[in-house]
Amino acid sequence: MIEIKHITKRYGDTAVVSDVSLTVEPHTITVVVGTSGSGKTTLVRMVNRLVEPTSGTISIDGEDNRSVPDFELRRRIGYAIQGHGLFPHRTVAQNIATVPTLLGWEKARINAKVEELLTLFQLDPDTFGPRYPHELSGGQQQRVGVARALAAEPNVLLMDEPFGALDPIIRAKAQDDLIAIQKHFRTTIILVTHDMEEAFHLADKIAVMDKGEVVQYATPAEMLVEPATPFVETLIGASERPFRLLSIETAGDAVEPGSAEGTPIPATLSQRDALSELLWSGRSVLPVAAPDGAIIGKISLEALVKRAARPQ
Ligand SMILES: Nc1ncnc2c1ncn2[C@@H]1O[C@H](COP(=O)(O)OP(=O)(O)OP(=O)(O)O)[C@@H](O)[C@H]1O
Repeated sequence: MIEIKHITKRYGDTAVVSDVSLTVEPHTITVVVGTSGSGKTTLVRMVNRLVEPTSGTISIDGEDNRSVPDFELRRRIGYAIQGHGLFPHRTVAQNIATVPTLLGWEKARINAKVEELLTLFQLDPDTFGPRYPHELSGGQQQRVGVARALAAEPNVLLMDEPFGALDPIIRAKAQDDLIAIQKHFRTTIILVTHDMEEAFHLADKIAVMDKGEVVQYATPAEMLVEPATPFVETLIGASERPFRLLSIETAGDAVEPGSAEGTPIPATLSQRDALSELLWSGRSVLPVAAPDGAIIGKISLEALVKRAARPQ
């Protein structure tokens, strides 16, 4: 659990983060959104003390984050940023091994961890481990950046626009990888993004920042039903509300018993994307497939239309 209490950061007379308090529950994804310059990066960097707060406290699992030296804190907390920040003269395997090596892990344990993470991110360890970052595509580099952040098995992972530079298809894939990885390691994640679609897809809770303040901290569904301020409403986009609601859950959550004709929809697809597939296929119902390919039921246009309506 991360408890942020009355945290403020001033540069001169300007408070760029102003009296922010919020609690991030363990094993959840909290997404921080807001306009450019609203203080998102500054807030997240105060968690791993890349920025020192002017006042207030942050504790992680009950421990004040100033009670350990900052370098040690940063070895414990994963940090992934836009543009990955990989070391260019180290191989992919060496990059991922950075923090475990600093922590003095045994070689066999490090190698096993590198292999596990590369496999998890669908990068063949024998092919990609010995390569240098410039020998990878942007999307692959990004995955290695996240793998490196996870290498020392941190309880907490901070991500600042991690997928900002990726094209939409790779970005969607990276988001799904992140959800799978979060479930696997049960990491507590705070992620900064500009992209509301990404926020609704990933978040257990969303924190909206405006001019240094958190103006709403709520679940995506709560935020859709009751935006706290006109700013939040604008950020969500009124015409997007039904679609945002559908992006929160997966096709698997809307599966009904029975069979249907047509190309199966993966159960992990968001309901928004499932709706799009249904519309595009011209069908009112399609089969739904589990990750192993087995058909687990069907999904209908009618059910999705009901789910897209304003919650009562
Ligand atoms: N070291 C610094 N000295 C002075 N001002 C700073 C410093 N770092 C950040 N700021 C200011 O603090 C404000 C918040 O910056 P921050 O990077 O946290 O915003 P952000 O919401 O992450 O923005 P973006 O979405 O554009 O990345 C900005 O106005 C920025 O100019």
